[in-house]
Amino acid sequence: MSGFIQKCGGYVILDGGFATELERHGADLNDPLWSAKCLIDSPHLVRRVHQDYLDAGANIISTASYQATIQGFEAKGFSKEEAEALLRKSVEIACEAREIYYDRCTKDSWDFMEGGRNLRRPILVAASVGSYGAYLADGSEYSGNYGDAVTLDTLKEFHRRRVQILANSGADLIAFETIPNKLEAKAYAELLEEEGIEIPAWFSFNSKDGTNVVSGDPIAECVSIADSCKQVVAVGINCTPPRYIHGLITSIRKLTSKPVLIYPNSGEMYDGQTKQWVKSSGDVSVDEDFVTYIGKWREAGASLFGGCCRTTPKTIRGISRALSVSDKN
Ligand SMILES: C[S+](C)CC[C@H](N)C(=O)O
Ligand SMILES: N[C@@H](CCS)C(=O)O
Ligand SMILES: [Zn+2]
Repeated sequence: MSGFIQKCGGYVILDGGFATELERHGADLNDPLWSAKCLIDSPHLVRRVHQDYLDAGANIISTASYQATIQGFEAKGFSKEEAEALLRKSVEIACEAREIYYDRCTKDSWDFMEGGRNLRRPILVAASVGSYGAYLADGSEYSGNYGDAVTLDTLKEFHRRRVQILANSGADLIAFETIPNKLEAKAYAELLEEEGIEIPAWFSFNSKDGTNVVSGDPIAECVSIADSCKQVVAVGINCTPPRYIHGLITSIRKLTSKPVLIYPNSGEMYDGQTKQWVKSSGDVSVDEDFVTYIGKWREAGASLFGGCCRTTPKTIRGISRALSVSDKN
């Protein structure tokens, strides 16, 4: 990852809310599969959203597989083989979007010159893996409370085949995201090891207090699992209110020398019952214009920057601009 960061000019731009942008294009995600539903009924929108984020300047785009699981597709009546094909399709669509983008850059290079940075810039495809809580489709990736019946083995068996498929799908890396507790981080680390997964991965946790991950497990214990796993090439925080990001970067930097990634959400809270985002009561001043904090977050030691739920290509353009300004200062 350090080589890739260098190739990108010292920092990497991620994409923004994937599902958010699908909804902006008219997708209805009120479904247990959430954004993964579009792999079945509107793959053209999935490709479109990837293109929107590439146009906004992303160096890494993440696939529509956050809530795509074999178990979830089977519950919809798909066979195991069809479910596996849908997982692969999430990566194929992102790779296609990258190809289309590169073709357009080559044909129309003049329009795509923006300080030289946009022209044939390095782009990776990250296969998104959402947590077990995402599959439950009740917002429990924001509590990390799976109950005592869910053990390390339950989680490993739940994710095993999906991780194998995504690792061999042509993706450049696996993005384990919105990891709500230590148990799931451990399950992922053991799976990467046991399955001999050859592509790199990042581990990204979510927090609602700036000190612990959402389950209450200390961030230090979670980062330490990521730090000891050799396949993990970056560690960070996503889908977390912007107001907690600065402190979390500082803490993570003390715990690992791996690159730190951050892609906060808008600061709103997700209500898993109504499937709606609601305004939060915290310090909204940081949340509302988080792009203005990007330079500070870079100074604090983060090197990969993007947005999560309720952020859009406009956010990513803002991040890109803020980083190029911080570069000149
Ligand atoms: C990242 S959350 C907003 C994804 C949706 C959630 N797992 C649900 O199905 O309600
Ligand atoms: N990357 C996910 C959200 C993670 S919380 C998506 O937007 O599909
Ligand atoms: Zn999110």
